[in-house]
Amino acid sequence: MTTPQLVVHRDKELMAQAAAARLITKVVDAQASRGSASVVLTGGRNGNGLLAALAAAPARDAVDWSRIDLWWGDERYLPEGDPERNYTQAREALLDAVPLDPKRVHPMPASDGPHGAGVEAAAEAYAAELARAAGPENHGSVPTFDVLMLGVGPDTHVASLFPELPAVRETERTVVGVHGAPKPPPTRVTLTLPAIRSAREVWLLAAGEDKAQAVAIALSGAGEIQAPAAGAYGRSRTLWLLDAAAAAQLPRSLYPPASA
Ligand SMILES: O=C(O)[C@H](O)[C@@H](O)[C@H](O)[C@H](O)COP(=O)(O)O
Repeated sequence: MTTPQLVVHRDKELMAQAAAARLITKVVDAQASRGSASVVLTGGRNGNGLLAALAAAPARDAVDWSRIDLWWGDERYLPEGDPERNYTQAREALLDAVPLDPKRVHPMPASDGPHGAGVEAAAEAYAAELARAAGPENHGSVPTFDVLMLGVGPDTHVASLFPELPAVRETERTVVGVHGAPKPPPTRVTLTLPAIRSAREVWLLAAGEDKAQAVAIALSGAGEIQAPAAGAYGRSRTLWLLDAAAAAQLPRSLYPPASA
């Protein structure tokens, strides 16, 4: 388990812009050293805010958009094109503005796709797609993600792993279906904690005073079943990207020294 590093920015706009710049650098470095990059996107206001900041970033096209694999941490199980789908919102925020290789963009299945109402079948299909992309060094489950991003809910959920629900307890499968999610819509597809923890780096994004309690709980030793964000960590780095409002309830000892 990697000890969480915290970076606190003045406000959510600066947090999104700084995180976007950080992602550009991470992707450019990965492409320079390995020829491609693998990134897992997250839904929600902070996740989409980062993508929109990236779309407007001066250094945006330092990224070779044809050599990046995009995956999702979770998806609302809705019809293709539904405005509430994370994939739809990511396309609007960034993806439609950059020259991606469509074969390297991996949205989670839609509810009107081949799997129909069976969200479990959709989850199994995505797990199989991840396994196909995994190299021998990945023990055949998921590819090595360079960066896996997660928004943090006010109840400390990440992806569609909600406190005390079955999905956060999953220890074997990499992708599962979710029913009865407290954040609408109720049916979702999500990576599990084992899949999240296979990433090199996990970045958690939290801005706004409505996240301050969740941030403090997740970083103060809570268990991952009660506080899923506490179980989200990367193999070589776990980074919490916050604004001052979301960091406001952190114990002073956890607040990084040179912060906004
Ligand atoms: O499908 C979703 O809703 C997201 O993947 C979810 O995990 C989101 O990231 C958090 O709920 C934070 O959302 P906000 O950034 O909008 O608070």
